[in-house]
Amino acid sequence: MSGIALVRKPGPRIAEGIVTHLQREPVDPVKALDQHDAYVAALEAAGRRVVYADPADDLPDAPFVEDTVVVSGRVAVLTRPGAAERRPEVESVARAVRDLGLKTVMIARPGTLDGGDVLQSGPVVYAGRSARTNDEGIGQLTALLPERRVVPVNVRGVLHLKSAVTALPDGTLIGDPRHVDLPGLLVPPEEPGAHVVPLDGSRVLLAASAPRTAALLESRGLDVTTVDISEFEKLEGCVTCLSVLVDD
Ligand SMILES: CN(C)C(=N)NCCC[C@H](N)C(=O)O
Repeated sequence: MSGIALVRKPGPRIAEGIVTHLQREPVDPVKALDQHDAYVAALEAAGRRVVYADPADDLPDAPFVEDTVVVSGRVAVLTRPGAAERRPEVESVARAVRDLGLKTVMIARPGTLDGGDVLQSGPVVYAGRSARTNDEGIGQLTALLPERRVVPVNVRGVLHLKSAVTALPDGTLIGDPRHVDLPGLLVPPEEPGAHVVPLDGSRVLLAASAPRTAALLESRGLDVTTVDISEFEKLEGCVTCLSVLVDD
């Protein structure tokens, strides 16, 4: 599959990233950089052209680019992250997506929306109501994407909707019913197994911390690539958070 993956390298202050539901643990910035390189290599191996947003070394959570923009076709919805300290990340991502030729629109005050709360699956866009994303943000997203069906989903006990549920290439939702009310979830055998990046119709990217889920998905005929993202997981990140996929 062709297409682009927008990413941003972690900076030296990554260890200062926000932690909400986990106990803070030391994060090694050098290891994070190596893990990020391996993550990028996996995307490239899957045929993606990788584009880097400008470094934002003063903003510890900046490698979690997913939260700053939602791409639907050729439209990029620039978000207004729920955590005020993450809002300065958006400007450089806006430049990057404009350079890719996407049309930009934006979530405006008093709306808040994190891309990690937006799960796209076919015609449906699930939008998580979370501590980061409010009803006003979801309402604005609905108005900005008139051709999509935006479905609000309550999120409990985790940071983002995509902390709890993602979609396999065939549209099956994989996730933890304790955190979201969505029917027909495939429940992964371990928590990080809920985070899947679909690379194409038969390949997915998964964290190395979910080996039993990798086996489950392989038994369903999927080709699974795993990457160790332990340093990002300590900051409540997952495989989806580190890139924004743009199809051309
Ligand atoms: C799906 N997920 C979890 C994301 N898209 N983003 C994770 C952001 C983590 C960051 N420390 C924060 O607290 O903002």
